[in-house]
Amino acid sequence: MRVAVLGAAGRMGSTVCQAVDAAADLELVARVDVGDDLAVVGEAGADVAVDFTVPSVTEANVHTLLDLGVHAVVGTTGWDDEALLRVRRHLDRADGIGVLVAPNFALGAVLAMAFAARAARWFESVEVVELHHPDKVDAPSGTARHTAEGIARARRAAGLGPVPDATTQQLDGARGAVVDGIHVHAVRLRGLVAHEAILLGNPGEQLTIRHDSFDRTSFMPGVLHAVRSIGARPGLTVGLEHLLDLG
Ligand SMILES: NC(=O)C1=CN([C@@H]2O[C@H](COP(=O)(O)OP(=O)(O)OC[C@H]3O[C@@H](n4cnc5c(N)ncnc54)[C@H](OP(=O)(O)O)[C@@H]3O)[C@@H](O)[C@H]2O)C=CC1
Ligand SMILES: O=C(O)C1=N[C@H](C(=O)O)C[C@H](O)C1
Repeated sequence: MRVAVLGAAGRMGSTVCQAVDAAADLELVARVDVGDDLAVVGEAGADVAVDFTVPSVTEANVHTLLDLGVHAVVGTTGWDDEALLRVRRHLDRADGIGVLVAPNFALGAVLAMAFAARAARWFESVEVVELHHPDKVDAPSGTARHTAEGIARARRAAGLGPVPDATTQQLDGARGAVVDGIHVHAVRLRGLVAHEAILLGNPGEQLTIRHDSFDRTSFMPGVLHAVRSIGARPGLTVGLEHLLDLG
């Protein structure tokens, strides 16, 4: 399988290049970074392209890959419903091509999100805290958004109302961002890589579900699994959980 990497000079892209290089069944055929023409992906005969670029360019990259007939595995964050819908529409005209957009490829993070959604219906309160390195450009993290959306879906399905919160006076931002009714807090700290804690509260008890990525190698098994699987999954898939039988 021939693989191109977009954002190849970045923290994630360079780690993906090493992982693809080390995999006997994969061949790294193009490293693309800022200023390079995406046409090289087609010229190199890539079957799959992996995108770890920046939120402002990732959607345009995916449309170009679809025009080139190349499957896409996207780890870049910053996607909203409108952008996903545009890709879905483009895919209707791109027969047999698969696109995966996944906010987190670490297997433990995907499991933490699944566990949180499973637990959500049994708790009155829930908040999400994500903690990252200070070079990250977006907040809250894509993982925290996806986590909150999964929890909100589970609470709605169980007929739960809003989380309790008596706050009427606050400094702007003190209660974090609100994603689908769930409060999400973002910490940026030198020394961190990527971490998330989901706090679930009931009278007299708390359940904390926590995941820590200490190194970017944590994302590689998920990325390689997606690269190997995406060709058999035409259309748009959002979240690695669907490729792990957890969705
Ligand atoms: N899904 C997951 O499991 C994970 C997702 N991420 C996400 O991946 C993204 C990248 O993270 P990270 O590697 O830390 O970021 P980096 O800033 O280290 O890497 C991004 C790279 O993309 C390059 N780039 C910018 N524009 C383009 C373009 N048009 N075409 C090709 N390359 C371009 C950047 O170049 P330059 O610096 O010169 O602008 C840089 O080399 C973020 O959105 C992050 O949230 C991160 C970790 C895990
Ligand atoms: O920027 C990062 O580093 C990460 N970004 C992703 C996100 O926004 O969720 C995944 C992981 O948390 C690392």
